[in-house]
Amino acid sequence: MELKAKEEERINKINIENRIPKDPFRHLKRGYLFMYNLVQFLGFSWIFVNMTVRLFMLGKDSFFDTFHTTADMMYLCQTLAVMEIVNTLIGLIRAPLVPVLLQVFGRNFILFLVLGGVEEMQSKAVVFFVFYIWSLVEIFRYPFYMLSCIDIEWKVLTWIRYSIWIPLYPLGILAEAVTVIQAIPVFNSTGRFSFSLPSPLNFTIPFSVVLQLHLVALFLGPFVNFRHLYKQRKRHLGPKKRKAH
Ligand SMILES: CCCCCCCCCCCCC/C=C/C(=O)SCCNC(=O)CCNC(=O)[C@H](O)C(C)(C)COP(=O)(O)OP(=O)(O)OC[C@H]1O[C@@H](n2cnc3c(N)ncnc32)[C@H](O)[C@@H]1OP(=O)(O)O
Repeated sequence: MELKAKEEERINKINIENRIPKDPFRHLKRGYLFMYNLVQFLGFSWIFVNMTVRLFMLGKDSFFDTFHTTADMMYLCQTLAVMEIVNTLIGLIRAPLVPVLLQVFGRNFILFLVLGGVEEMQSKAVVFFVFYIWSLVEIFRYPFYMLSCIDIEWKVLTWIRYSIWIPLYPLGILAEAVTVIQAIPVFNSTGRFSFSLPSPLNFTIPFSVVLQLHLVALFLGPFVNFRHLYKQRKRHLGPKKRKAH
């Protein structure tokens, strides 16, 4: 009797699926997302492996030229990461916009302006910790997405994707806060990115004001992302809801 009910349920499901118009572009969308995630995975893997090998070979000396050995690849990955905002805006992925905006702009502010803007910041040891934490997270996040594009789930990878952020997000925010604090005197002395208001105001706004505002945002903004990732973690790793009978 139960077997017959299950067979009927399976046939009904197939009938319903056949009535729903399939998105003609679904394979193209999946292919694009798969390739995007693959490129990001390869990019961050290169950064992570490069930094790990140099750490074992050079020890602490590897901290100081992290930027010069990995910045080009990080620039590429973080420039591509802007596509995650587009993917969300056009509905290609079901990710909420605000966490993605905070994530992409938060990182790119540090990478392109704070580190890329002044040479003096690029040999700081803190760059090693920022880049290492960023890449350590991404070498699990992007394979998780990649497999989800082809409807494959490895439970271990899902657990890592939705758990590794718990220690690494606060550590990453701390490393970025140290970077911003170290950058304030550098931008004050160089005057880089300072903004002069036209006459009659004749007033200059130093970039260190933006850095101080970013410091505040660094301690407020991530809570949006923590809450989102916590909800996603519960959804993916929580007890599976029993089907209503
Ligand atoms: C002027 C400048 C001002 C800027 C503002 C300043 C404020 C700064 C505050 C924040 C600062 C952040 C700085 C960053 C620091 C670090 O990264 S430290 C290192 C640790 N970091 C992390 O662990 C975060 C890693 N990043 C993420 O997880 C994401 O970027 C996220 C946006 C935070 C959350 O990801 P999101 O995609 O929203 O959630 P998911 O559950 O992963 O995905 C939702 C669903 O969408 C699917 N999906 C998402 N992306 C893809 C993809 N590329 N391909 C395929 N599918 C994708 C995903 O599978 C989910 O689907 P469902 O499972 O069906 O829900």
